[in-house]
Amino acid sequence: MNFKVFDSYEEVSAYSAELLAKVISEKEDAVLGLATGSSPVGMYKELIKLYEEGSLDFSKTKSINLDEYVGLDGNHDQSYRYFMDTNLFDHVNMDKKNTYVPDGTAEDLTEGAKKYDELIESMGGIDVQVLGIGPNGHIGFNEPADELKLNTHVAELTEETIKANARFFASEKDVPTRAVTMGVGPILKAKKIILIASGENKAWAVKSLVDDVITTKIPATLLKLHPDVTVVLDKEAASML
Ligand SMILES: N[C@@H]1[C@@H](O)[C@H](O)[C@@H](COP(=O)(O)O)O[C@@H]1O
Repeated sequence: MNFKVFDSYEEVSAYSAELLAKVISEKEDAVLGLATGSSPVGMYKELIKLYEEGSLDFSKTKSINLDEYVGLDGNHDQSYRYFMDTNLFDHVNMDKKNTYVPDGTAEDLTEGAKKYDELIESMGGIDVQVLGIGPNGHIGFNEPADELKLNTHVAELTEETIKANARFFASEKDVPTRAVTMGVGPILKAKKIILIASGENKAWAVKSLVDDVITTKIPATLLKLHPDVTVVLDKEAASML
Protein backbone atom coordinates (compact mmCIF):
# COMPACT_ATOMS: atom_id res chain seq x y z
CA MET A 1 0.00 0.00 0.00
CA ASN A 2 1.17 3.41 -0.91
CA PHE A 3 0.23 6.19 1.55
CA LYS A 4 0.07 9.84 0.57
CA VAL A 5 -0.64 12.39 3.28
CA PHE A 6 -1.64 15.99 2.53
CA ASP A 7 -2.28 19.05 4.67
CA SER A 8 -5.75 19.70 3.31
CA TYR A 9 -8.78 17.99 1.81
CA GLU A 10 -8.33 20.16 -1.31
CA GLU A 11 -4.90 18.64 -1.89
CA VAL A 12 -6.27 15.14 -1.24
CA SER A 13 -8.95 15.78 -3.88
CA ALA A 14 -6.55 17.21 -6.46
CA TYR A 15 -4.11 14.33 -6.06
CA SER A 16 -6.86 11.68 -6.27
CA ALA A 17 -8.22 13.33 -9.41
CA GLU A 18 -4.73 13.28 -10.90
CA LEU A 19 -4.47 9.53 -10.27
CA LEU A 20 -7.82 8.87 -11.90
CA ALA A 21 -7.06 11.17 -14.82
CA LYS A 22 -3.83 9.29 -15.42
CA VAL A 23 -5.75 6.03 -15.80
CA ILE A 24 -8.09 7.65 -18.34
CA SER A 25 -5.21 9.22 -20.26
CA GLU A 26 -3.59 5.78 -20.56
CA LYS A 27 -6.82 4.01 -21.49
CA GLU A 28 -9.58 6.14 -23.00
CA ASP A 29 -12.23 3.45 -22.50
CA ALA A 30 -11.27 2.77 -18.89
CA VAL A 31 -13.83 1.23 -16.55
CA LEU A 32 -14.04 3.50 -13.51
CA GLY A 33 -15.25 1.98 -10.27
CA LEU A 34 -16.79 4.92 -8.44
CA ALA A 35 -17.85 5.62 -4.88
CA THR A 36 -20.22 7.99 -3.14
CA GLY A 37 -20.02 9.64 0.27
CA SER A 38 -18.37 12.90 1.22
CA SER A 39 -14.78 11.65 0.72
CA PRO A 40 -14.70 11.66 -3.12
CA VAL A 41 -16.82 14.82 -3.62
CA GLY A 42 -13.75 17.06 -3.92
CA MET A 43 -12.13 14.67 -6.38
CA TYR A 44 -15.23 14.79 -8.58
CA LYS A 45 -15.07 18.60 -8.51
CA GLU A 46 -11.43 18.45 -9.64
CA LEU A 47 -12.30 16.00 -12.42
CA ILE A 48 -15.01 18.36 -13.66
CA LYS A 49 -12.44 21.17 -13.67
CA LEU A 50 -10.02 19.08 -15.72
CA TYR A 51 -12.82 18.24 -18.14
CA GLU A 52 -13.83 21.90 -18.49
CA GLU A 53 -10.21 22.86 -19.14
CA GLY A 54 -10.17 20.33 -21.97
CA SER A 55 -7.57 18.08 -20.40
CA LEU A 56 -9.86 15.14 -19.69
CA ASP A 57 -12.25 13.28 -21.96
CA PHE A 58 -14.86 10.92 -20.50
CA SER A 59 -16.63 10.12 -23.76
CA LYS A 60 -15.36 6.56 -23.97
CA THR A 61 -15.13 5.76 -20.26
CA LYS A 62 -17.61 3.55 -18.45
CA SER A 63 -18.39 3.61 -14.78
CA ILE A 64 -19.69 1.16 -12.28
CA ASN A 65 -20.61 2.19 -8.75
CA LEU A 66 -20.05 0.33 -5.54
CA ASP A 67 -23.42 0.46 -3.90
CA GLU A 68 -26.96 1.80 -3.60
CA TYR A 69 -29.53 2.02 -0.82
CA VAL A 70 -32.40 -0.45 -1.02
CA GLY A 71 -35.69 1.31 -1.64
CA LEU A 72 -34.38 4.60 -3.04
CA ASP A 73 -34.86 5.21 -6.74
CA GLY A 74 -32.60 7.42 -8.81
CA ASN A 75 -34.78 10.50 -8.26
CA HIS A 76 -34.43 10.37 -4.49
CA ASP A 77 -31.92 13.02 -3.51
CA GLN A 78 -30.11 10.63 -1.17
CA SER A 79 -29.86 7.80 -3.68
CA TYR A 80 -26.36 7.09 -4.91
CA ARG A 81 -27.54 7.36 -8.52
CA TYR A 82 -28.70 10.91 -7.83
CA PHE A 83 -25.39 11.63 -6.06
CA MET A 84 -23.37 10.45 -9.06
CA ASP A 85 -25.51 12.34 -11.56
CA THR A 86 -25.30 15.61 -9.67
CA ASN A 87 -21.68 15.35 -8.50
CA LEU A 88 -20.15 14.11 -11.74
CA PHE A 89 -22.09 12.64 -14.64
CA ASP A 90 -24.24 15.73 -15.36
CA HIS A 91 -21.09 17.87 -15.66
CA VAL A 92 -18.81 15.82 -17.92
CA ASN A 93 -19.12 14.20 -21.34
CA MET A 94 -19.83 10.76 -20.04
CA ASP A 95 -22.49 8.79 -21.86
CA LYS A 96 -25.12 8.21 -19.13
CA LYS A 97 -25.96 4.80 -20.50
CA ASN A 98 -22.39 3.75 -19.76
CA THR A 99 -22.79 4.65 -16.07
CA TYR A 100 -24.00 1.91 -13.77
CA VAL A 101 -25.23 2.06 -10.19
CA PRO A 102 -26.91 -0.96 -8.54
CA ASP A 103 -30.71 -0.84 -8.68
CA GLY A 104 -31.99 -0.52 -5.12
CA THR A 105 -35.60 -0.80 -6.26
CA ALA A 106 -35.32 -4.02 -8.28
CA GLU A 107 -38.18 -6.40 -7.57
CA ASP A 108 -35.72 -9.25 -7.20
CA LEU A 109 -32.67 -7.74 -5.53
CA THR A 110 -30.73 -11.02 -5.48
CA GLU A 111 -31.21 -11.49 -9.20
CA GLY A 112 -30.23 -7.84 -9.74
CA ALA A 113 -27.04 -8.39 -7.72
CA LYS A 114 -26.14 -11.44 -9.81
CA LYS A 115 -26.66 -9.46 -13.00
CA TYR A 116 -24.45 -6.67 -11.62
CA ASP A 117 -21.54 -9.11 -11.20
CA GLU A 118 -22.11 -10.39 -14.74
CA LEU A 119 -22.05 -6.79 -15.94
CA ILE A 120 -18.68 -6.16 -14.25
CA GLU A 121 -17.32 -9.31 -15.90
CA SER A 122 -18.70 -8.30 -19.30
CA MET A 123 -16.98 -4.91 -18.97
CA GLY A 124 -13.68 -6.73 -18.55
CA GLY A 125 -13.34 -5.84 -14.87
CA ILE A 126 -12.60 -2.51 -13.23
CA ASP A 127 -9.49 -0.51 -14.19
CA VAL A 128 -9.53 1.75 -11.17
CA GLN A 129 -11.71 1.53 -8.08
CA VAL A 130 -12.27 4.60 -5.93
CA LEU A 131 -13.11 3.87 -2.31
CA GLY A 132 -14.02 5.77 0.81
CA ILE A 133 -13.82 4.05 4.17
CA GLY A 134 -16.37 3.87 6.96
CA PRO A 135 -15.26 4.86 10.48
CA ASN A 136 -15.64 1.14 11.30
CA GLY A 137 -13.50 0.12 8.33
CA HIS A 138 -16.33 -0.77 5.95
CA ILE A 139 -15.79 -0.49 2.21
CA GLY A 140 -18.80 -0.07 -0.04
CA PHE A 141 -21.39 -1.47 2.35
CA ASN A 142 -19.27 -4.47 3.29
CA GLU A 143 -19.70 -4.11 7.02
CA PRO A 144 -17.55 -5.68 9.77
CA ALA A 145 -18.67 -9.29 10.27
CA ASP A 146 -17.45 -12.83 10.94
CA GLU A 147 -17.54 -13.45 7.23
CA LEU A 148 -17.75 -11.27 4.16
CA LYS A 149 -19.56 -11.82 0.87
CA LEU A 150 -17.47 -12.15 -2.24
CA ASN A 151 -20.06 -10.99 -4.74
CA THR A 152 -22.65 -8.24 -5.07
CA HIS A 153 -25.35 -8.76 -2.46
CA VAL A 154 -27.92 -7.14 -0.22
CA ALA A 155 -26.29 -5.95 3.00
CA GLU A 156 -27.77 -4.95 6.34
CA LEU A 157 -26.27 -1.68 7.52
CA THR A 158 -24.79 -1.60 11.00
CA GLU A 159 -26.15 0.76 13.63
CA GLU A 160 -22.88 2.72 13.42
CA THR A 161 -23.16 3.22 9.65
CA ILE A 162 -26.81 4.25 9.90
CA LYS A 163 -25.78 6.84 12.50
CA ALA A 164 -22.80 8.00 10.40
CA ASN A 165 -24.96 8.43 7.29
CA ALA A 166 -27.93 10.01 9.11
CA ARG A 167 -26.38 13.46 8.54
CA PHE A 168 -27.54 13.26 4.91
CA PHE A 169 -31.17 12.45 5.80
CA ALA A 170 -33.90 14.38 7.60
CA SER A 171 -33.58 12.00 10.53
CA GLU A 172 -31.93 8.71 11.47
CA LYS A 173 -35.13 6.78 10.90
CA ASP A 174 -35.13 7.86 7.24
CA VAL A 175 -31.80 6.12 6.58
CA PRO A 176 -32.43 2.88 4.69
CA THR A 177 -31.33 -0.15 6.70
CA ARG A 178 -30.24 -2.19 3.68
CA ALA A 179 -28.15 -1.60 0.59
CA VAL A 180 -27.02 -3.44 -2.51
CA THR A 181 -23.24 -3.49 -2.52
CA MET A 182 -20.43 -4.96 -4.51
CA GLY A 183 -18.75 -7.68 -2.49
CA VAL A 184 -15.05 -7.63 -1.73
CA GLY A 185 -14.42 -9.82 -4.81
CA PRO A 186 -14.91 -7.26 -7.59
CA ILE A 187 -13.23 -4.60 -5.43
CA LEU A 188 -10.09 -6.68 -4.96
CA LYS A 189 -10.10 -7.67 -8.62
CA ALA A 190 -9.88 -4.01 -9.73
CA LYS A 191 -6.53 -3.34 -11.35
CA LYS A 192 -5.88 -0.28 -9.24
CA ILE A 193 -7.48 1.09 -6.07
CA ILE A 194 -7.57 4.65 -4.74
CA LEU A 195 -8.83 4.96 -1.17
CA ILE A 196 -9.66 8.46 0.02
CA ALA A 197 -10.09 9.39 3.68
CA SER A 198 -10.26 12.71 5.43
CA GLY A 199 -11.04 13.77 8.97
CA GLU A 200 -10.19 12.50 12.41
CA ASN A 201 -13.16 10.13 12.56
CA LYS A 202 -11.40 7.98 9.94
CA ALA A 203 -8.08 7.81 11.80
CA TRP A 204 -8.85 4.53 13.57
CA ALA A 205 -9.92 2.76 10.37
CA VAL A 206 -6.88 4.17 8.52
CA LYS A 207 -4.57 2.91 11.27
CA SER A 208 -5.89 -0.61 10.69
CA LEU A 209 -4.43 -0.45 7.18
CA VAL A 210 -0.84 -0.38 8.36
CA ASP A 211 -0.49 -3.25 10.83
CA ASP A 212 0.07 -6.92 10.04
CA VAL A 213 -3.54 -8.05 10.46
CA ILE A 214 -6.24 -8.95 7.94
CA THR A 215 -9.68 -9.39 9.42
CA THR A 216 -13.26 -9.45 8.16
CA LYS A 217 -14.06 -7.44 11.32
CA ILE A 218 -12.38 -4.51 9.54
CA PRO A 219 -13.17 -5.13 5.86
CA ALA A 220 -10.71 -2.51 4.55
CA THR A 221 -7.82 -4.61 5.90
CA LEU A 222 -8.42 -7.03 3.01
CA LEU A 223 -7.02 -4.33 0.73
CA LYS A 224 -3.58 -5.31 2.07
CA LEU A 225 -3.81 -8.27 -0.31
CA HIS A 226 -4.01 -5.98 -3.35
CA PRO A 227 -0.82 -5.06 -5.20
CA ASP A 228 -1.78 -1.53 -6.26
CA VAL A 229 -3.58 0.51 -3.58
CA THR A 230 -2.94 4.20 -3.03
CA VAL A 231 -4.37 5.58 0.21
CA VAL A 232 -4.82 9.35 -0.04
CA LEU A 233 -5.22 11.06 3.32
CA ASP A 234 -5.41 14.42 4.95
CA LYS A 235 -3.36 14.85 8.10
CA GLU A 236 -6.36 14.32 10.38
CA ALA A 237 -7.15 10.91 8.84
CA ALA A 238 -3.44 10.08 9.08
CA SER A 239 -3.16 11.24 12.70
CA MET A 240 -2.90 7.72 14.18
CA LEU A 241 -0.31 6.44 11.71
N1 LIG B 1 -21.43 3.18 1.52
C1 LIG B 1 -20.67 4.38 1.75
C2 LIG B 1 -19.23 4.08 1.51
O1 LIG B 1 -19.03 3.73 0.15
C3 LIG B 1 -18.42 5.28 1.93
O2 LIG B 1 -17.07 5.10 1.56
C4 LIG B 1 -18.47 5.45 3.41
C5 LIG B 1 -17.78 6.72 3.91
O3 LIG B 1 -18.52 7.84 3.63
P1 LIG B 1 -17.98 9.31 3.76
O4 LIG B 1 -17.00 9.47 2.65
O5 LIG B 1 -19.17 10.19 3.59
O6 LIG B 1 -17.34 9.41 5.09
O7 LIG B 1 -19.79 5.39 3.90
C6 LIG B 1 -20.91 5.03 3.12
O8 LIG B 1 -21.64 4.24 3.98
